[in-house]
Amino acid sequence: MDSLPKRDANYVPLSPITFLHRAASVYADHTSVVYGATSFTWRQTHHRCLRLAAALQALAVSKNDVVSVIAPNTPALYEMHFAVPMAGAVLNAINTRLDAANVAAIVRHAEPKVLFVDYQFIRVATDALKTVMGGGDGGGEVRAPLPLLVVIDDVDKPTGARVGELEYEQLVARGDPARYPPRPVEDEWDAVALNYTSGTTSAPKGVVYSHRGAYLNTMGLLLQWGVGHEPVYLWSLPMFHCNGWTFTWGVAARGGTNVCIRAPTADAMYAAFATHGVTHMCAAPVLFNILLDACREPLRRPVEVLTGGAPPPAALLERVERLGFHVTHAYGMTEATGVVMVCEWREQWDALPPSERARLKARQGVSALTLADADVKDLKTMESVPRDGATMGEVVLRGSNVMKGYFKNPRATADAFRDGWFLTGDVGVVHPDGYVEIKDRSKDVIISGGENISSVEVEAALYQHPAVREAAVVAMPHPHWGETPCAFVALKREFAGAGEVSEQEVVSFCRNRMAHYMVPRKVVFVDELPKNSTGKVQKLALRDMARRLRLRAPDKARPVAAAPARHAPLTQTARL
Ligand SMILES: Nc1ncnc2c1ncn2[C@@H]1O[C@H](COP(=O)(O)OP(=O)(O)OP(=O)(O)O)[C@@H](O)[C@H]1O
Repeated sequence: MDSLPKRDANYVPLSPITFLHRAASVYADHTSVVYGATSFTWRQTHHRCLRLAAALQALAVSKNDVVSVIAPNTPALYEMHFAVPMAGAVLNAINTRLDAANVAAIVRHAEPKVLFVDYQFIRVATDALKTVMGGGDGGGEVRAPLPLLVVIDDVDKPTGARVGELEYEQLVARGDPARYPPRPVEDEWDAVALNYTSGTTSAPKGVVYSHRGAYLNTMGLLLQWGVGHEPVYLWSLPMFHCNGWTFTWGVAARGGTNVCIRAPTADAMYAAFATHGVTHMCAAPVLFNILLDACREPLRRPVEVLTGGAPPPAALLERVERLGFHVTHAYGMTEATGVVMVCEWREQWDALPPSERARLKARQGVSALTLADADVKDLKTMESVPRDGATMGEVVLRGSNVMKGYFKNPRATADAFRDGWFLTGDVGVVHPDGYVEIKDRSKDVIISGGENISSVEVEAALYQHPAVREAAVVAMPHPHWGETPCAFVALKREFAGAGEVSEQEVVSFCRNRMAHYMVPRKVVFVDELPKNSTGKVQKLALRDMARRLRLRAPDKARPVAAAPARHAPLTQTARL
């Protein structure tokens, strides 16, 4: 058996680039990308990518060079997901919601050879480069070499905006694939993308993906979500977020149509449903409120939605499904090449009432097909927690979806792995049916009188209140209990300002739905919750606010021992 060697014919490095070559052959005349009045076929997209890859090589971009881009969901950003690795380089799609100082920090760290910038982001890019040049943000004495700046004008309605000497379409036009053919992937472990974490819990870190990880994650997710051939995929999720949870590559794999919109406004999304017959989209739960607020009648044809990025409260899932969105819930993180668990739907759940179905769907689910294993462990012993739906531990992962490591950060890389597992920093339980439910990020768990309170659980109850649009619960200092839950609540428009919902009412609502020690002692009404650049609630900012708040009435002490322990003590709390 061992004498049969690997050959070029039977051992080809796994790479998502192969999806584009195949799409150009199988779906050549099918629409690949639509953006405003502009559209391309897969044959055209393939040619454009070959040309751009050639142009990059002509600019001396070579293996492992970083090519950065700041752009919304446009054809250019889509094409770069293939063209940059075809040149052997590593794509770094930068979050468009970052300010110049944060972009400068990434440029300084990633040291890209080329920086592509969409015409609407010229200001932030040039300010960032000035900072890098002058070290003006106090970010360190090392001055990174400046990248070549290439502006991406609007392909549909060119504006003429320019910075530097090069423009994207010129570069595509002058690329010569005969002279510079795509650089073959030598090793599937080679880097394909560099994505910075959103910095919700700590300073952003550069996560490196391999061709192999990107390929396998894409394949697994397509299968698990049940994406058939030629889907019409709406780009409501930013492509910069884990390469659009790998659907940048995935839509090519299925010969689908990418419907690109610059921003996921209600108008743009509903227009896309009506005009293009969208079949699939991804959406963080924060987008559901935008869809709900603008929807006047149920959709004419159902849209498959993959949600994740933050816990979707069951009540919100129920509301959005009533409109004709069919939701699949997934869990993931930058370090795991996007989605790494899916709440796989079981037929026997179909017959359950909607609220029960939503409750089951709000769980994060089972491991991605291409992952070797996912588990919840007590980090002290590295033993798996029992499948009782109550004992909390840390979610750990093992498999090809897990990142290569953090770029230029060996210490953080070493800390992220233990005993053959990647540690997610998320706290969860395993239900008797093997489905994992995330209870919190370890840094967000509230410890009251020695007991762990899952902020996600309290939020899920708050979302059941008919007036609540958004809710976030964080720890607030308490003289007796150490910490106690504090709720920040944004009301639906029809309730806001009407004075109809009082703090007392929300507290009573919670008291009827959860153990009393979990009930928020303070409810703060806000217009909107503060969110970070990927739409996640900024709990750090809320914790700061909660720290400054005072409880209105002295809280009657209850003996610590009187409260039954719902959960086993968390090992993670030591990390707080
Ligand atoms: N379906 C989900 N349910 C609950 N939480 C989720 C879900 N999907 C993602 N998350 C949360 O999002 C986290 C991953 O977020 P991401 O990788 O985008 O950046 P970040 O973790 O916010 O940034 P940083 O690591 O810098 O704080 C997960 O670890 C988890 O806490």
